[in-house]
Amino acid sequence: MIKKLNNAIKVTKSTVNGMCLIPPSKSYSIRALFAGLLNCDEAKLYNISKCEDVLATIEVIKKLGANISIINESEVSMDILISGNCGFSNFNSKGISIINCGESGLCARMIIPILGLIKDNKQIYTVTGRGSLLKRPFNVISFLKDFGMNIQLTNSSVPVLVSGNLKHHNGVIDLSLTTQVFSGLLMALPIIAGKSQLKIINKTSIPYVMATLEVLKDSNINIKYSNNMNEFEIEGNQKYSFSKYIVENDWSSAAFILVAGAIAGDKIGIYGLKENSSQADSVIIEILKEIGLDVKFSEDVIYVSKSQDIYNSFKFDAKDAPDVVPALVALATSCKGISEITNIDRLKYKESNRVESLIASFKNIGIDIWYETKNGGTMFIKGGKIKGGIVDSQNDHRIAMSLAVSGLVSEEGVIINNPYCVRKSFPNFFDVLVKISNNK
Ligand SMILES: O=C(O)C1=C[C@@H](OP(=O)(O)O)[C@@H](O)[C@H](O)C1
Ligand SMILES: C=C(OP(=O)(O)O)C(=O)O
Repeated sequence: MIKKLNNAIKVTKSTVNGMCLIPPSKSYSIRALFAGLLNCDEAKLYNISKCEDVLATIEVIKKLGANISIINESEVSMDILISGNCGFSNFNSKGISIINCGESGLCARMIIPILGLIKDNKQIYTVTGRGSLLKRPFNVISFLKDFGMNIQLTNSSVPVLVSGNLKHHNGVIDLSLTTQVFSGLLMALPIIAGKSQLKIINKTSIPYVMATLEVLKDSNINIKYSNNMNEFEIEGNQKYSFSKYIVENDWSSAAFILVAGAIAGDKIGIYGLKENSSQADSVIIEILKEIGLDVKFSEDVIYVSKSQDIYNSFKFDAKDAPDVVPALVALATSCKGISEITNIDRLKYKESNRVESLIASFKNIGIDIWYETKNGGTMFIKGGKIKGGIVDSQNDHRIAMSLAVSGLVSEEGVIINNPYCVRKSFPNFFDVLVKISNNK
């Protein structure tokens, strides 16, 4: 049962079953909106998420000259008509100084190179946000100085003062901490004059780079890259030109519901997910199958049925899919023996330090979980009974969802304080959980 308390949610032992719909991908929504901003044509963007990060991005692009009207909307998604500024070709930046990205790391890190397209290079833009964003590392944007931009950070984070014009450049880009700035750069460089040749080192989160390339291709922007994704060649003077984009539903959100189905389900069906999606977190399907779950796609629905009480443990490398880790930790508690998740050190720089948040909160509810520094940081989770207890979301949507799902198989219930941070990516998460859960 899911009980709403005062700024807390209590999740007690329940079986989940039935059908549900997952919101659109926030990663693809944000990319589609930035493409819409730079577009030279009017476009319809279908299935844009209404999560907080996307709403913050919409405010940012409106400020930068995008005209947006809503054609259709549901509780969690909307179709919009957008006319952009055609690469800031006739844009008047007068009076614009603050760019507020809310809590979205993606919006803030992508918009910074895009701001370098604005012709008035005397203007200084302050890219800022709130909450968790104020603690995220922004020294990862310093390399943009090589591309002609001036960057001034506050204590290595936002607010960031940005000025100068983006220039083409040949150089090496280190992706060890994040790919988000590189995604923004890939969207901005095709517009300016001149060719850029970039070498990538320490590759991580590569499916997210692929997502950017996918949106660029659909916007008629041409970027050449080597098969191993080590080298990129970006010709300048290109124009965004597209009239329609449809955003996929979100595998990152679906991961939590699929795990709920795996550990507490009779049978769960989720509508509208793309089967062979390039979204990083669609990898959850491989893991569910590997540990012994019955997973089936039929027409537009993915079904997961609980096939046994305890599954095989698993090993997962989080290098390319960092966001799925909180859902996997909840899953690992129902696996026999010890599951291992490697390359988790980058999770320290998300909405919370997810390594610390996951270890502290899962320990709190009775799980044996620990960390070792080897292999880019490894988390070990020993499957076992979840006792329950009171935990805090740490203002991190994925921590809140992971703990809520764990409550479904807890002996005494899990109370999550500050649960509504789920709005960052999955605004109706608790409504979906209520819909699919039955009191045992
Ligand atoms: O590009 C994107 O849409 C994202 C990239 C990933 O970040 P990193 O590139 O920092 O790993 C991911 O964690 C984030 O939630 C979304
Ligand atoms: C890290 C995340 O997002 P962002 O970096 O865009 O804030 C996330 O959604 O888990």
